[in-house]
Amino acid sequence: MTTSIIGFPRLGEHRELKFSTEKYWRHQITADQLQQAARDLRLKHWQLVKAAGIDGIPSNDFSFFDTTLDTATLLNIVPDAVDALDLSPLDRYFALARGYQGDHGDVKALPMKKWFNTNYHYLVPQFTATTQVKLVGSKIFDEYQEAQDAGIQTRPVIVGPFTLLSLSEFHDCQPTDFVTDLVAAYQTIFARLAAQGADWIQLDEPELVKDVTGTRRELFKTLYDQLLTQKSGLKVLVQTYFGDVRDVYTDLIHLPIEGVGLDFHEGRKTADLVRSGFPADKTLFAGVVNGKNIWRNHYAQTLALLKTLPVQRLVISTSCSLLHVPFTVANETFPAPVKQHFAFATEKLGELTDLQANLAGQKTTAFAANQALFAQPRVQPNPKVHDRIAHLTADSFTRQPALAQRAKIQQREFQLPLLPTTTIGSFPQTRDVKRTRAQFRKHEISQADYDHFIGEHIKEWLKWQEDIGLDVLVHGEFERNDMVEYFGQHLDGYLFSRNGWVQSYGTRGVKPPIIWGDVARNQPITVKWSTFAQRQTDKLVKGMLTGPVTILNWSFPREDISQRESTIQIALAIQDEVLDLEKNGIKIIQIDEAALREKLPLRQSDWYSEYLDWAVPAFRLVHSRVQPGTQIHTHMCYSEFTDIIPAIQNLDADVISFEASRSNLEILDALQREHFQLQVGPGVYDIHSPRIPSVAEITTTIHQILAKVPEQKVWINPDCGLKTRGVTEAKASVANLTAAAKAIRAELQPKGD
Ligand SMILES: CN1c2c(nc(N)[nH]c2=O)NC[C@@H]1CNc1ccc(C(=O)N[C@@H](CCC(=O)N[C@@H](CCC(=O)N[C@@H](CCC(=O)O)C(=O)O)C(=O)O)C(=O)O)cc1
Ligand SMILES: N[C@@H](CCS)C(=O)O
Ligand SMILES: [Zn+2]
Repeated sequence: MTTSIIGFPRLGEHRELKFSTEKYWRHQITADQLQQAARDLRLKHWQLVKAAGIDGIPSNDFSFFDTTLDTATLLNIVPDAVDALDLSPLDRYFALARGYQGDHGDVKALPMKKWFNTNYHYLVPQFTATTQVKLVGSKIFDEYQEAQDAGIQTRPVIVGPFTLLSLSEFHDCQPTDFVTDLVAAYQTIFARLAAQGADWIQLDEPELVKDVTGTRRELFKTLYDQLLTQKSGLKVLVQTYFGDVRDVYTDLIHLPIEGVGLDFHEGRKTADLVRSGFPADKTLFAGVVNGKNIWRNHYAQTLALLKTLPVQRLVISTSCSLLHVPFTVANETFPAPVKQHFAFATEKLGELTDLQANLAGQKTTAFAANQALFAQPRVQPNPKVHDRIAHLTADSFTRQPALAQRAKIQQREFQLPLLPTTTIGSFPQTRDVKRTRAQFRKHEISQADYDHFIGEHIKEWLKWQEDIGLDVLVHGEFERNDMVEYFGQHLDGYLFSRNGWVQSYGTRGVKPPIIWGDVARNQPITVKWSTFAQRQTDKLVKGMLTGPVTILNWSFPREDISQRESTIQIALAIQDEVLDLEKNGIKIIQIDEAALREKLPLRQSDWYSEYLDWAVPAFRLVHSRVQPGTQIHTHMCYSEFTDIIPAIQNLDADVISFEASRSNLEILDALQREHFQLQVGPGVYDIHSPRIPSVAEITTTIHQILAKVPEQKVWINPDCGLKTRGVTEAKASVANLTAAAKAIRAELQPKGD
């Protein structure tokens, strides 16, 4: 029995990869210097995992941006327009990830989507009829060699062919067109790795935990039947995570492969599947240490589970890559009684070896300490929170009057023009803003100095919004480090780390706050800056809140109470904030539910019963008590909600804005089909890229929207907040947006009006 991990965080203990990459983008270091920084990090991580005593060490889990993009570039799945830019391989790679606008041309970035039910994003490979899948890159071989040269035998990891095809988009072609070439390319990879001395390869196939029936199951079987006809000498591990593989368990365990990786945390049926039988000649990589949350593993429970499995060859592993948790608890300053409850990536390595020792019959002190940790209740309930929840009734979740009536009242009061323009909330978090906040955090500047700084920024950006003619203004969220962490820091029941960074996309990270106990609000959170902003202008300023489902989903949740219960607690706290904003004269309040779609269960049969049946009411609870004249907006930066439009409608907000430009406005057809009633602001340009959309480009997009949505219902806004953008590009882009909206408004309004 041995130990293994699926992948390790790649940004670095102190986010070294982020800082080096961003320096390269700013032309402050060379490509060679960036490559050296990446090599240093990879080596440090392999050595750390090896020193911890882990047997199965992955390689090629490193990436400059995303491993799905790495796989696409390795296999020549690159749009012609990007190839034609004539850039170095590294710059071409970044052009795919971020778009490119410069001397070599102008291309958009690849679409970016959520990686299954996580807050990590992958880039969506684009297949066209002319795509020629073949092995053209060398990253996987280079990184294997690099580790081998350092004396470390690794197991190269690559996105498996079924997941790759399932996550990609196809234009004038279909997945089956590429099976033969794809299989040949993977076989070449196997052969080359075997020749280099590798003994295992890990094919990541999280798609297998979704519904895999009908043609999807056929595709999976075809790919693996063909792939495995040729023996390379490599042992193959098919690694799944984020759920159980109930639809294909039998297919999977009968494949001619050596290892099967299963998730025992999110895979509700995994244990039962394995108990129904597991072949003696295969190795089970049992994902028993939770790769997604930061709580210590309950050793006694895990060992009890492992002992029930009828498996002869066992590897103790994590439930998914450790990419989704921070690097180490060691740099945190939590008091010891608190800290002992946490295991970040590095500490999880120790958990794997502790479990291994105990399963081998050793009575370790770590096991005794773990038993003691779980013997005591961790927190006491907050009676006020429980009392409030006990008194909720059906009315607590229902806003009056109905949507159409509210819309009339609000339009009478606000007198907004056709196609009202707005932004999603945040403006650039410049180095100046971040540095000043860091100084405040370290007590190098006073509260008064910090407030003055934030106030001046708000005033400056309000003036700019007025100058370019936006209709509904925002204060810019300059006082916030992050839309979830900021709320966590202002709510009872939360803890937050100093350095608990987790990659969200590319070089961007988040520090998810930790829900430690019952959540409640003990003072207003956003009223100060929202009312400050409203006092500076006669135009409407939107209040800006994060919704309960998003706060829950982007925090590390408790495991001792249900997520539903935690979310209702958060909803009541945010309801208090909504009512305080309203009381203080804020007429439009946006409650962001950016993560609502992301946590939709991966299996369709679970969508409502396991999630939407409580997530939607939680949102309704937040705004159910506002006046009819208060307009509630919501925002989702992930638009793949075509299949759950009734649930989105049922949120009963007045206006919704969402990410749409990177996904070709596909959602609009569905909104039309489903007779969507809310006013909508489909994002008219992609904010994840530094390129500036022209007025003509935005005008075309608005025309596409108007072809599908009645003009009285359309708002014009970017895809998401502008916090990641530079000042110049943000201002130029939004100015183009308002210019495009005004031009179209003039076209729509009858002459003489
Ligand atoms: C909208 N999105 C969000 C998601 N998840 C969230 N939790 N929040 C989101 O907004 N998921 C989906 C999308 C896209 N995701 C992201 C994720 C992250 C960013 C982003 O801009 N991240 C920043 C870090 C933001 C932050 O926490 N800033 C802090 C700390 C800043 C910092 O690094 N300070 C330095 C000192 C700086 C100096 O001296 O110059 C330090 O502490 O050492 C803050 O501002 O206070 C990132 O850089 O990765 C965007 C979209
Ligand atoms: N109000 C937030 C939403 C991001 S999803 C922002 O603008 O950054
Ligand atoms: Zn967003």
